[in-house]
Amino acid sequence: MDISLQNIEYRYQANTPFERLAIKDVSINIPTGTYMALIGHTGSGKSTVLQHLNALLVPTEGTVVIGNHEVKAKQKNKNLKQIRQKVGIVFQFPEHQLFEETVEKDIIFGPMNFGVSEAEAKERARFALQQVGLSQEILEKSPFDLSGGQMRRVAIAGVLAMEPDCLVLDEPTAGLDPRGRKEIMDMFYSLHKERNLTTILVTHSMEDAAQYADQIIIMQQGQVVKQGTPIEIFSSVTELVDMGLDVPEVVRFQRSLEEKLGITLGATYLSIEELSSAVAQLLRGAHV
Ligand SMILES: Nc1ncnc2c1ncn2[C@@H]1O[C@H](COP(=O)(O)OP(=O)(O)OP(=O)(O)O)[C@@H](O)[C@H]1O
Repeated sequence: MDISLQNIEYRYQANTPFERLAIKDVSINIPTGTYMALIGHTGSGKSTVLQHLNALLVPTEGTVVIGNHEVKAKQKNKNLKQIRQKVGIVFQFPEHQLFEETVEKDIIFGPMNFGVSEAEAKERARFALQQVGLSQEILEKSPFDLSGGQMRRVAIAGVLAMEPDCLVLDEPTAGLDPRGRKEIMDMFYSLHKERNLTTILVTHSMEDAAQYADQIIIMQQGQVVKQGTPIEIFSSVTELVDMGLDVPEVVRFQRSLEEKLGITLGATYLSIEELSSAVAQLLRGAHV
């Protein structure tokens, strides 16, 4: 399911004294199967863009196309429910939204609310639990008796049980330790690969953007200022630093090494393995 944002603008509390222009003239194309990372400073408009991807916000100017559905500014838009079913959002700290007595009830709540039968919703709950790496044994447990990491996975299972075509992730690893972060990010990456699931990740982690995304968009003051592959984006270190953004550790290490050795490696490497191979090759060459 392709998604495109066409020249959208969004004003919070429009036509009131508190009106605030949050994003302007934003155009983004997200073809089916893309893994896109949205990065940018706090307040640059990432969350506002994200909420247009499943019509939680309707633009005050422009058009959002989500599969066969169009959401246009200043019009009565129908079918918003269908859109919300197709695009699942995992918000920050999704476990805060758990509320049912049992894990099963929590996971089936969304699908049943959208008209799926109880029997099918229960089937979906079992499959979704498996996808997030949890055992079926917890179905009858209270979500509040689980560990923080398990609670987060249950909340994610609730989104997956809606069988979305597109998954939008808003800082999905916030508050987790490094191991928990990697496990969750690897899990989303497997879902993306196995099911060709379009994935949009809003993150402050340049490491995650570099490692998982195939396209990165940089937002600044409510506008898209740059789009490219991770290599294209992270090759312009000075530009990123000028925007107040970080670069992955491995890129920082490469630049520092090049500076100290007075060399240029000719390409940007986003993994330690690739960088060490390039340096090893260079050193071997120097010894011939
Ligand atoms: N509910 C709201 N009412 C009024 N203004 C808002 C509201 N939500 C966001 N804004 C403003 O819109 C602009 C964009 O905010 P947004 O939350 O989209 O940025 P962000 O890049 O997601 O930030 P963060 O990284 O902190 O989540 C900011 O100036 C913000 O103050």
